[in-house]
Amino acid sequence: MKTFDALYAELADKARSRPEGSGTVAALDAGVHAIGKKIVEEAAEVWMAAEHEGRERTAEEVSQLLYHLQVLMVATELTPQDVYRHL
Ligand SMILES: N=c1c2ncn([C@@H]3O[C@H](COP(=O)(O)OP(=O)(O)OP(=O)(O)O)[C@@H](O)[C@H]3O)c2ncn1[C@@H]1O[C@H](COP(=O)(O)O)[C@@H](O)[C@H]1O
Repeated sequence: MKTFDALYAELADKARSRPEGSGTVAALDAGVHAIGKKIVEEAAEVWMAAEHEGRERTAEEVSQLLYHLQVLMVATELTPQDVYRHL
């Protein structure tokens, strides 16, 4: 099972090595504006799942939101530690 930190390390590595076919590399190339729009879309899907679709779908949508938040973190050079110190 993957943790938040492990996913971040994987995405940061993809940003450095830029493997072919990586959705993360494509998202980073699309830029912060596009990543931000995806975050808003995923947040709405989390909300809808929580109200109407049950725990499992909600967990899936939350995981996707976390992924897109991490892509934004990589794009803006924020590490998990930068975020954790505000928690
Ligand atoms: N955890 C995720 C993850 N969660 C969500 N997503 C992306 O977010 C999309 C989900 O959005 P939607 O459900 O709205 O689906 P969609 O509207 O059909 O998606 P799009 O058309 O917008 O791409 C998926 O299609 C993926 O593109 C993810 N993409 C990658 N990961 C993980 O990130 C790592 C690196 O992935 P790559 O960069 O692709 O190698 C791997 O461990 C992956 O498992």
